[in-house]
Amino acid sequence: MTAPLALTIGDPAGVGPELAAAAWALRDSEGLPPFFVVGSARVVEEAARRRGISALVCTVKAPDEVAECFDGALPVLDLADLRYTPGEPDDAGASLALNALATATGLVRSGAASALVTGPIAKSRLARVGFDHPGQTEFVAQACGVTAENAVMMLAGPSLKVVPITVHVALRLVPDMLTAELIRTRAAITAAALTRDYGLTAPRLAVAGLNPHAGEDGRMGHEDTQVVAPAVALLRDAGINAFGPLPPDTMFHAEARESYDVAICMYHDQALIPMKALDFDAGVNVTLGLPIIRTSPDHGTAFAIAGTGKARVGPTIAALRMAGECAARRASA
Ligand SMILES: NC(=O)C1=CN([C@@H]2O[C@H](COP(=O)(O)OP(=O)(O)OC[C@H]3O[C@@H](n4cnc5c(N)ncnc54)[C@H](O)[C@@H]3O)[C@@H](O)[C@H]2O)C=CC1
Ligand SMILES: NCC(=O)COP(=O)(O)O
Repeated sequence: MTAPLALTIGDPAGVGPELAAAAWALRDSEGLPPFFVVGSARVVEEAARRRGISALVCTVKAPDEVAECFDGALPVLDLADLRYTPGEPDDAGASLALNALATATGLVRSGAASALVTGPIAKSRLARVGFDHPGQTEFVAQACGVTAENAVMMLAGPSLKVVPITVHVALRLVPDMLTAELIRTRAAITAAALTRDYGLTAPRLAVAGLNPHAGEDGRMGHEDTQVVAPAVALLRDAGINAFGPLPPDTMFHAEARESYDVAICMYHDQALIPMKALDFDAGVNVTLGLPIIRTSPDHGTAFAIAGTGKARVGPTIAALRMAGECAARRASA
């Protein structure tokens, strides 16, 4: 029997707990594989009740108990008996989020769970309790023995897949961080993962320029000719179907998107703005280049709407579904 997916609760004051319950309530109509929440049974129960979901919670001690109860109740690996106060993050909640992330990562690494789906955390809140990574991506990478450089963030929705080459760094640092080798490395990991986990035999990579009009022959910056173009050449030499640098403003319209499978972007917002504009309600953040599968909904903690019932469950469902599909593909390879 396939091992279940491990879904971390994220920050308990955010929308993670209620979306876990909402996804479970739609398990049959959405055809979701069995999953369990790593977090707090009390928080999940209260979040479900507040959202009007009659979800029963069953506490499990280990993933092999999940199959028994998933049909009738939402399985939770209970790490803490916390009070549930939506929209009011505190250090105890941040500690639970961190503990849940570490525990779930360990369970997936051991094979007890088939894939990791992380609920949203607030990076600044976790930093207060000792989290010293830019995000969950780098935490999971380190736990898997993969360097941060080789753990690649991809945001995937029905309309668009994007990879930001630089991620959680100040915009003013981006030009100095970009090297042909960094672009080549991350784009090559992307191409390999699209083949291994998504079944694309020869993925097409559209590589964005950094500057307006991809530099306009050096009149608007030299990074496009001196850094991005050499990276594309290296990728092509390696047999990868990459092309660019493309002017970033004209590569995301509907017809342009038909010409590629993934857009390789130079910085966080160049990638995430078009993706979230098109696919916010079904977007998945996935980490490529790991020995395990890790996905996450594309949104954050949304503290302002936690507990109000306004948070939409689409991205959580998409993240669970994608994790299940990628795990199944690896298992059958
Ligand atoms: N995967 C993760 O762990 C992520 C965590 N974050 C963290 O989340 C915190 C808040 O970040 P923001 O930039 O405010 O992003 P956010 O995604 O939490 O919220 C942005 C806007 O989208 C709305 N929204 C978010 N999720 C929604 C949903 N499921 N349904 C309906 N509306 C939704 C929010 O109400 C808000 O108006 C930050 O601390 C950030 O670090 C942000 C992105 C991803
Ligand atoms: N903007 C994406 C984001 O914040 C998620 O980062 P991570 O925690 O998945 O590394």
